[in-house]
Amino acid sequence: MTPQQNRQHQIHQVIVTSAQMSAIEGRLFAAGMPVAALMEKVAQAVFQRVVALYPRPRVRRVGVLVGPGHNGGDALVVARELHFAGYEVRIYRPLAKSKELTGQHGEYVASLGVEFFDQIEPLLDCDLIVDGLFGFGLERSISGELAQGIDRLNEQSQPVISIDLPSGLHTDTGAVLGTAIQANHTFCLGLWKLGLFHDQALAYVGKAELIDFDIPVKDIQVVLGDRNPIHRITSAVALAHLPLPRPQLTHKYKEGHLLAICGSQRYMGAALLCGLGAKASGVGMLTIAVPKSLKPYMSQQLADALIVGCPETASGAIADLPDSIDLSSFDAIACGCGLTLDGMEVVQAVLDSDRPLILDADGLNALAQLGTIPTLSQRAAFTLLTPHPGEFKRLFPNAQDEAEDLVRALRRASEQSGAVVMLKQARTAIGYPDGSVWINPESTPALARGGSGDVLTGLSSGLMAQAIARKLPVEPLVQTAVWWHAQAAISAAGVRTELGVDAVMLSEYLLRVLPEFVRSGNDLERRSE
Ligand SMILES: NC(=O)C1=CN([C@@H]2O[C@H](COP(=O)(O)OP(=O)(O)OC[C@H]3O[C@@H](n4cnc5c(N)ncnc54)[C@H](O)[C@@H]3O)[C@@H](O)[C@H]2O)[C@@H](O)CC1
Ligand SMILES: [K+]
Repeated sequence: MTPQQNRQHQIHQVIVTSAQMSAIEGRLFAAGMPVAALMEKVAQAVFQRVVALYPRPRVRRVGVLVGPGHNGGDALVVARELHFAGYEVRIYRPLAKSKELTGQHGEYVASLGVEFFDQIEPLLDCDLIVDGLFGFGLERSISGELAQGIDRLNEQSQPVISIDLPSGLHTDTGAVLGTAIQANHTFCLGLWKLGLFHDQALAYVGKAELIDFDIPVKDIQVVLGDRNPIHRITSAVALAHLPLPRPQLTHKYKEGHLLAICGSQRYMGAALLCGLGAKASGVGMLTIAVPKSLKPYMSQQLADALIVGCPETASGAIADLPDSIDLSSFDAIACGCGLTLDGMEVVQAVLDSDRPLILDADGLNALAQLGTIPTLSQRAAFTLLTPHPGEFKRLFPNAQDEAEDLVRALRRASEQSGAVVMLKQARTAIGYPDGSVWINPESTPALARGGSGDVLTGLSSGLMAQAIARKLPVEPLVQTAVWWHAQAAISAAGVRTELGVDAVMLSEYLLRVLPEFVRSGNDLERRSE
């Protein structure tokens, strides 16, 4: 990998808060970078992307929204360049006051004959809108005429490009402060801002891309340090931790032995889907414990797994594990998919074991009933919890007040429980007990479908069993699983639409999508040798 590629990999993993971005920016200025020069550099890069995406003559008239701060300054430089490139530019500047540099750019742009308006109406028939009202300096709710102007614009259909982040979103939480611009593209400047990865921001962000402006990596490192970092899960990160290549000299038990405890007469499919996810992970040995009446069905569907039939309750749930199962002989245990609460005893048994454990679905409901923190604090081994937001609230009721602030809620949950917590939502995020948080930036609503979570549990636990057997670090495999699962769904939805990705199909795409990524990753390494 070239130093340039290496830098790209690094900056694409970093997510910053508004305070961190200001501090990094402050270091560049203190080192001698003139503020105006940086604005010019950044805005030129934005201008290039605007023209590439919306060339003339397809787009003729561009409306530029200009706020009082440096986000508005960026927008004015873009406006100036668009004017020189032959676009017809109109500017909406609703607030009279502005920062000095922004004011200077405004004067010059006006001197070129570009028209300025303090009402939104003259911009409504523009072919394209560039939004530079507010960036990471937004500090209070947008209200009054300005809010009405934004709402009016949101009713229109022309494409909108937001500079840095859609104006109106809180930089750190993605919460809408009063109202916010609904963008089609967000050109995030320099480093990824945390707010863009919150579910509540998704409807506003559109397609997000990073505009790199060569922030030195050392300045990022000095400001962020090692404490509580927030990362984006990139393909480079996810691929780096795959248990590939396998050693030449190996055998099935050296590639991980997973026990999945799942299913009930009521939820037979959940057991199968968990099994399919685990199978796709490549785990060396897969044992699946189900209620004994499910054994024929599971054996038929999963010829390569060892299916163990368990004593069963009157309701068709697992009553107990048979004596033939020795929990200590497995590298990892997954428990919970389709179990029903009648299978609670078995959850207690796996919690008591010293094996790395992945709890999902009814496993989590059982844990909430047992008392999350007191139960987990007795575990010595690695525990991964994979709740969706409803389960998360049941497990960690005190994190509920902070539901808007994803990172705080996850950190609190993970630090208190000592478990790794994977919060499954539109943008799934993982909290680790050391305070670090990883967010998956790319996914698809195709995954909003029964059974996708069971596949993910199988995949995560299969990968973890392999890491444990191979004595590789297990924590990063949680990121790999989340990324792989989402990429499979994106790929499947690309072929079959968002309606066509049922959970069985998803498990097939897990296998289809990986070779291409692995090949392109290898190619990248070869090219730079
Ligand atoms: N981080 C960097 O290194 C760079 C940042 N740049 C730009 O600078 C931006 C940040 O600039 P600023 O710190 O000036 O902040 P903004 O441009 O986001 O706006 C802050 C201004 O808006 C006012 N304001 C805040 N909330 C308001 C509200 N609800 N109603 C009315 N006025 C409100 C504030 O008083 C302040 O004057 C970034 O988002 C980016 O676009 C680039 O120019 C250059 C590089
Ligand atoms: K903006």
